[in-house]
Amino acid sequence: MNHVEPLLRVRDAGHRYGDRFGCRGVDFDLWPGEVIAVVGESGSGKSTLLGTLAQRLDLSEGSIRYGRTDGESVDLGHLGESAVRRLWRSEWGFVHQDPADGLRMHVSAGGNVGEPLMADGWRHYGRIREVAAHWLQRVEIPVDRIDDHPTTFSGGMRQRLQIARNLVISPRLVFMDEPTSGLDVSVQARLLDLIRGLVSEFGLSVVIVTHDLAVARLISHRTLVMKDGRVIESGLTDRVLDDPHAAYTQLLVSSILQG
Ligand SMILES: Nc1ncnc2c1ncn2[C@@H]1O[C@H](COP(=O)(O)OP(=O)(O)OP(=O)(O)O)[C@@H](O)[C@H]1O
Repeated sequence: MNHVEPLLRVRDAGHRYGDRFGCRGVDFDLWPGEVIAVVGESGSGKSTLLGTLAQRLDLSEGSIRYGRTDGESVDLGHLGESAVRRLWRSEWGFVHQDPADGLRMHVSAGGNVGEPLMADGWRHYGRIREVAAHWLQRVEIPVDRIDDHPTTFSGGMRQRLQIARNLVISPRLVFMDEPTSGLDVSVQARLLDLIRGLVSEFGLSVVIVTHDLAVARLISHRTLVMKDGRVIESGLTDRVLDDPHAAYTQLLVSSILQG
């Protein structure tokens, strides 16, 4: 019998800024193909948690284990830099809120998508360009824009390009930090649809930070609600949003804390 292991096993995880914790005591498992949303008002610790999971911030306490493709479970708190870089090259993606943080703005769209392949050892230029063109199509960017720089793209196109740059290496785990905020509502809806389709097609595991409960509702299976750096409620997204147990989640759902 196949024994399925979680992709991430997070136990009592915390990150400290100086003498204050940005997030603390976080426990959850992320299973293959699962999308977890992290919600909460501004300052509740969402970005700190995401940064800690993604190894951008030190783990000050607790443990985070990751089940690699090769079947080995590694302790992210003690993984060397080169092993982490390897994960970014072949297993992980990170979609930033601001596409400029995840793209090279003065490299062509095709170059932006091809670069991660080259970093992963691809050498055949024609093949790389072909795959890049394929990915532009997948994210609904006209292929005749392949040689244009993202500086000439709209906000929505830039975000879709950032997604292509992340997905081209077929990651298993993608971190997303408010990927749809800052865009017009209609652009947001289209982008969310696209993300949702790609996530389910590729069976991606995702941790997505959002302050927008509609985003959590639309794409996540489970939701973690954060307040003051702690997860104060978690469960299936529909349950958390339709029948919130914590008083804070009830306020959040009734929009009083949003905006
Ligand atoms: N670089 C930093 N140095 C010190 N404290 C920080 C730093 N970044 C965040 N914090 C603090 O950690 C706590 C959690 O912040 P965090 O940015 O993770 O919240 P958030 O929920 O992501 O908020 P937002 O939605 O506004 O991004 C807050 O009290 C914040 O002031």
